[in-house]
Amino acid sequence: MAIPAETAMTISVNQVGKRYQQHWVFKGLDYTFENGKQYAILGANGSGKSTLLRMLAGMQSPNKGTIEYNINNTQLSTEKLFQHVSFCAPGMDIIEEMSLKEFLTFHFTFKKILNGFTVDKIIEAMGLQKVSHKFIHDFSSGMKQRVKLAQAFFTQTSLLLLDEPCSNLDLQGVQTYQDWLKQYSHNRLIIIASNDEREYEGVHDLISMQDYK
Ligand SMILES: Nc1ncnc2c1ncn2[C@@H]1O[C@H](COP(=O)(O)OP(=O)(O)OP(=O)(O)O)[C@@H](O)[C@H]1O
Repeated sequence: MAIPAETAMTISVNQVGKRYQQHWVFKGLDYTFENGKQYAILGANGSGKSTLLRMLAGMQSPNKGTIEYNINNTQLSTEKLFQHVSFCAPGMDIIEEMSLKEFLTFHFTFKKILNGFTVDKIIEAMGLQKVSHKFIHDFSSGMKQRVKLAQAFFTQTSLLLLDEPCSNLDLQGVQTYQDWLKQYSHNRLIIIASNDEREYEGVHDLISMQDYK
């Protein structure tokens, strides 16, 4: 159930800065994210955690500096990054006009399912077997969050980017998230943007956005 070692991802962030209009959100960020490790990006509201995560996902560009992706020591272009990244964030939409089973089946027609899993096994891991044929738009916000997390964790990608992963989750949902973080992190680079300790318990390195003002 692990990510193959040959897809090991490393990210080098070199003197990166981001501004909106004239306001620099952060600057001078130098960091190397290594395969197989977990990182948490911490900071006050508005400090730029989500912005940094979107940049690492290739969804936004830095105004200063560069971000380089390496797979197995070969540089990866941002165009090819998509197939290696799973991204889960509060503002991210999922297709709600599908049942849970239809949605996951559709998703895995264009992204590879994690080794050892099937759509039914994922639904079981989420604890949502009873609602697998219900439309996602009828799910509670916590159930939708489980769907987003499952979509990220159970896709065979080397880079997992999680923004506020426990949003809307109840205690059992938080426990499930923490279990997945332990179980499905092997050979993966995981970066979590968070203000909630439960989301980053036991991660290797903490990055404070306050250091890059
Ligand atoms: N598209 C945008 N246009 C202009 N300003 C933006 C845009 N997106 C974010 N910002 C600003 O950039 C700053 C950082 O926002 P960001 O959402 O990255 O912070 P955050 O640390 O994730 O905050 P929170 O903890 O509240 O989620 C904020 O001041 C925000 O208003």
